[in-house]
Amino acid sequence: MNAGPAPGAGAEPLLSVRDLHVSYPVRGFRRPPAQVIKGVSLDVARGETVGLVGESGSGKTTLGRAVLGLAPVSAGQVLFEGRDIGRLSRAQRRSMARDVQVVFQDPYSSLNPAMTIEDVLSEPLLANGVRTGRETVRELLDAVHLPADAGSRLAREFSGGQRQRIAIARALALSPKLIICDEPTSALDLSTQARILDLLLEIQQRTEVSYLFITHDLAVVRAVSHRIAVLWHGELVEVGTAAQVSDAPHHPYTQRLQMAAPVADPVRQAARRDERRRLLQQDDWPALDQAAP
Ligand SMILES: Nc1ncnc2c1ncn2[C@@H]1O[C@H](COP(=O)(O)OP(=O)(O)OP(=O)(O)O)[C@@H](O)[C@H]1O
Repeated sequence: MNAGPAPGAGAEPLLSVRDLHVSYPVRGFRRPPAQVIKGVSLDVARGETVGLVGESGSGKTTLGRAVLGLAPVSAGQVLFEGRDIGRLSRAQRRSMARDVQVVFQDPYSSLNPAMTIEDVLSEPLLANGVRTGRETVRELLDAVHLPADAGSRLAREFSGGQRQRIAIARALALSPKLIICDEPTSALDLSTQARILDLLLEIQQRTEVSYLFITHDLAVVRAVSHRIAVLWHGELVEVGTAAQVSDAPHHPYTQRLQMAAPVADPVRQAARRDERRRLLQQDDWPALDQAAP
């Protein structure tokens, strides 16, 4: 499984994050705001998957929310198709809300368990004034390899993997240009995870949708991304092709992420444990950790 050839370079990126800063206010008298994203610049081309990887709290979800216009941006810009999303007219904002969709981690809380799948899939269409019917629902179910009769059943009747397929179908309903996938496979077992990643790749080949794929798991982003960006304490410390970042990372933090990723082969796992020990004994580790705010 891999993301296939990288989309052509040179064209205007679909998404361009430029020197972005996001700060959250902190409770307490005269306490300075917490800077969560610090000067991040990142492009996503049409048809490209950029994996955004980092440990819990590194700011991945906040960056995804900033792309949706939902985070308190203190400086910098998010450009979608060349337009600054902070300066969109109401009509442009509505159009962007159709073009950028999200698939969340937890397929149990992201779908209303008491709604029929037909209603789940029709909801975004109706909210955007798009006519819908049984045929549209059937096509969406088909796109995620669920049977047509799933439409009349309730969301609670489906397994985690099936619910994530439904969530993907819902994201596809408005034919988006970009899907932000926020840990979409983290709640699933390994074989279901692989099938969902395959499905996302297949959809991309068919529709040329772009993905910003957020995860803490380097092996998962390696499988689906053209490029990987590594976020550490709100800063991008490494951006490169999926193969370069996951197989030959430059930054010590990425090396640490790579060493933490489990591998199936016990011999490789033991070699990795030794390498991790060696890295942890290096002098620059304390410096790296102290550099964090
Ligand atoms: N609404 C908020 N108000 C204040 N602080 C926030 C808010 N949302 C996130 N943060 C803080 O911003 C930092 C980054 O959080 P974020 O959820 O973006 O990280 P993450 O890398 O996605 O983590 P995880 O993988 O655990 O979801 C954390 O320290 C978090 O506490």
